[in-house]
Amino acid sequence: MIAGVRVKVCGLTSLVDAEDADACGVDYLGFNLYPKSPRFVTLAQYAAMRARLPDRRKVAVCVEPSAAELVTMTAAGFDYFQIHFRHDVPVETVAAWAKLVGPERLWLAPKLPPQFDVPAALLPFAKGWLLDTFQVDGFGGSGRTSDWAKFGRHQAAYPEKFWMLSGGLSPENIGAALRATQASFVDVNSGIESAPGVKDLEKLKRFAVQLREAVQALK
Ligand SMILES: O=C(O)c1ccccc1NCC(=O)[C@H](O)[C@H](O)COP(=O)(O)O
Repeated sequence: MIAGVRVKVCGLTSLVDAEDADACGVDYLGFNLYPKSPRFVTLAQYAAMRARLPDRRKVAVCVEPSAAELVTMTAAGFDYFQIHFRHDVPVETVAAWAKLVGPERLWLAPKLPPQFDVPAALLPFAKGWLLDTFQVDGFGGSGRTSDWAKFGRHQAAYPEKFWMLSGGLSPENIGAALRATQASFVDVNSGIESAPGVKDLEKLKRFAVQLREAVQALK
């Protein structure tokens, strides 16, 4: 944790970036298994790194996986499974993901158009919920901030879940984001990169400093 806030760095593609994240106190290391992402790593690439990765929780990030794909991911040694999906996928599909990995290890990231909230019927299927920026043509890594008011509403309404604030977070806005949402779990990605999939240690350090200062000021 950094100043009591859980942090996930997403889109890691190298050991050195994972080690930097670890050294900064990041809790969760996210690896993107979605082939269309510029941060895509194959399961073979992940397997080659696995034994030398820091002792932090590993998160498989994917988009609407088939049952077979999810089973393959579970065999690769991830702790959590972050699934991005269109908000109107059939409930049976979400139930099948939950059955395969278990609600405790499932983080759902619904792609919510502005006027939609997380469907209440889906809540029992996952302990973790990642609210990211809505994009018509994509699922994540937009670099644009999300709807912080919507995040705050969900976090207040369902405190028994983990709510992860995601979308466009950076050293420049993490303070404002924490003041606006009181998030206790944040996800950072392109805001600490020098290029897609390449993390920038100086940006990550500044992110941690700004996060610490914001938490201190909120006390
Ligand atoms: O990062 C991607 O390229 C991506 C692509 C497709 C699905 C998910 C993806 N990332 C998942 C994450 O958890 C990101 O951290 C999240 O979308 C926020 O990204 P950013 O706006 O760059 O901070």
